[in-house]
Amino acid sequence: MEEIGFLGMGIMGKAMAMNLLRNGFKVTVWNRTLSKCDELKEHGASVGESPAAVVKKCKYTIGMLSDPPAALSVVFDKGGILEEINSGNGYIDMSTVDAETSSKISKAVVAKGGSFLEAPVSGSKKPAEDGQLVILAAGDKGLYEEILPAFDVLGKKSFFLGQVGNGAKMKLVVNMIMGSMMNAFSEGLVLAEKSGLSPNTLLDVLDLGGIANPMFKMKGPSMILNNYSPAFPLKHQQKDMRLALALGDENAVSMPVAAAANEGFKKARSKGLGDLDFSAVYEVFKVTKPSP
Ligand SMILES: NC(=O)C1=CN([C@@H]2O[C@H](COP(=O)(O)OP(=O)(O)OC[C@H]3O[C@@H](n4cnc5c(N)ncnc54)[C@H](OP(=O)(O)O)[C@@H]3O)[C@@H](O)[C@H]2O)C=CC1
Ligand SMILES: O=CC(=O)O
Repeated sequence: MEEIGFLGMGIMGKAMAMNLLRNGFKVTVWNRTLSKCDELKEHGASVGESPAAVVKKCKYTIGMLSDPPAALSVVFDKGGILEEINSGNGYIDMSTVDAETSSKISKAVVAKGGSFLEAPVSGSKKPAEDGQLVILAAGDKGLYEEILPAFDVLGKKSFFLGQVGNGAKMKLVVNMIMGSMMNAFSEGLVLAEKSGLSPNTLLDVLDLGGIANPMFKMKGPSMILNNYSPAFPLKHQQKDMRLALALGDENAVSMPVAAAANEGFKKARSKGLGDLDFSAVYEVFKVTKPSP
């Protein structure tokens, strides 16, 4: 397959680009903080000096950026991909953003003759390392088919969801549910402990019942040990709750559970926990008010 460009060497981008390299793809990487490209370079990647330089070199470029401002910046700012994208190029944005951001990028890329696909992913650092992501693509069907060999390496399943915006919306719905579950799980762990039960036994009980799930199984043991080494940074989960709530506003969907979960993540951010794993929201529930 043609060389692939990759913008954004954060937790996810680095794991995904590394995976492409391991599977024989030629990859050119770029990151705002350039030093984060060093490890990829050691594993055979080339390094581009700007998003525009990457697009000029590569037929296909993938973006994996933190949030809407970051996703817009690599496209529209000086040195951004719009400076070089043309009818020979495809841009695939795999960041989690809202449908409006994605549509804005799509329109600009298409106006320059390029093709665009949004393809946010479900699955965290480990699935990214193992090529086990779930890819939620929407936009240009032709580009989707051309990039499938790379998606087959990055993920265990790809969905094509139709027009631009549908991938972004699906991802926000999924993460809204995940964030609400993490809040409920944290409350449950605290309730077990404060009422004299063993949190470890609670994990065993949960794992054998109808609400067993990989997230409780993976995050529970480290939460009990207060280990919040970031796989999915809490600030990004709160961004997803915020964007999902805005989607609820647009569609007049009442979302009291998600709104309460968003407050939990906001409180965690206000306590300086934004760069830790999203499971650190547990710390917010542990704090009890002093008795009067
Ligand atoms: N971690 C996870 O488990 C998952 C994350 N996601 C989503 O994937 C995306 C990336 O997440 P993740 O890798 O964890 O995040 P990180 O915070 O680890 O990485 C964010 C990346 O965005 C870059 N960036 C931030 N702001 C700008 C900007 N203004 N201009 C250019 N680049 C910028 C960072 O560059 P720099 O190094 O210079 O700061 C970095 O490369 C997010 O949208 C997240 O919601 C989706 C599924 C799972
Ligand atoms: O967006 C995060 C994830 O785990 O999926």
